[in-house]
Amino acid sequence: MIYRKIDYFLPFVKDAFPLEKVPLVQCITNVVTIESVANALLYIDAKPFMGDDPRGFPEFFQQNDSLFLNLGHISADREKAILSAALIALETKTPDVVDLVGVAGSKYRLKLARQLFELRPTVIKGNLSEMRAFCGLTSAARGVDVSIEDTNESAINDLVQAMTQINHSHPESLLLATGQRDLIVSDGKAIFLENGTSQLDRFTGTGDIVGALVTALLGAGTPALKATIAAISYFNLGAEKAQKTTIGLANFRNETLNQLSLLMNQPNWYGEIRGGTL
Ligand SMILES: Nc1ncnc2c1ncn2[C@@H]1O[C@H](COP(=O)(O)OP(=O)(O)O)[C@@H](O)[C@H]1O
Ligand SMILES: Cc1ncsc1CCOP(=O)(O)O
Ligand SMILES: [Mg+2]
Repeated sequence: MIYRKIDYFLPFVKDAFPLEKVPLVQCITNVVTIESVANALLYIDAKPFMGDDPRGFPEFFQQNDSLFLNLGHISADREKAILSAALIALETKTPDVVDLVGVAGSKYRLKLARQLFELRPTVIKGNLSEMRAFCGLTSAARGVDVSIEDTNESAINDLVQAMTQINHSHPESLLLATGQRDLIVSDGKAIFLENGTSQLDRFTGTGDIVGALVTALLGAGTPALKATIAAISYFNLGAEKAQKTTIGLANFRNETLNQLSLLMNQPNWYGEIRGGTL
């Protein structure tokens, strides 16, 4: 693990915000956090569209700039809708992000995730526990959150190795695993990021929001690696700022979301990025 100075990250973050254009981001996402995801997109000056009915897809895909597919809330119908949207995304070259919510404890989600991966999403992401399950490693997850057992040094090393192998056979897709340390594997390169605060584990939708922010950056024309590093850093540095000025989780949540619209006005918002290469 080699820590890198800010110069290493500058090309990925310097001009990422404000977005170059206002992307229309189509989201098929879970009902738990759908409103937070829509508002987070609006706060960074993207446009959300929660269009999940396949009858609308021919029209939606003429308008959208990118697609967010989140497995957090699945039914037989939604599974069909997600697969059909992923197929159209492939055909129309619409950049898309698959969020592996819940795959660690749900075989049918894992099967769907593998089917979606064959449709070459631009980015596939989950928390460390979900990404372990996706990579075929044992996962200690219960439900949709990271399990502490999946975050120690040796678990992280195993995961990076597994992600690198998968990236080798599927080079079109960037892999992202989130948690206290975020892992990114793309084009055979492995990068880690370490910003954020432990309170991010204590409000729902943080992973979904990061997934939607990556999708918005892709929709604005940002390449996958830059979109991923910029989205995570922007969200986590905003959360670090929120932590300094708030007491209580509800206020922290509110201020973290608030920072999505504010942080980009600070010219050197990325100055405190911590991370490096693996
Ligand atoms: N303990 C932590 N310390 C710092 N940042 C964290 C921590 N847990 C999560 N994050 C950050 O919160 C965001 C969501 O990650 P995570 O909680 O892993 O996703 P999910 O909500 O899907 O489980 C990421 O940007 C990640 O870096
Ligand atoms: C609690 C819950 N249950 C099903 S989806 C969901 C939200 C998950 O959000 P995140 O992946 O951002 O933690
Ligand atoms: Mg998640």
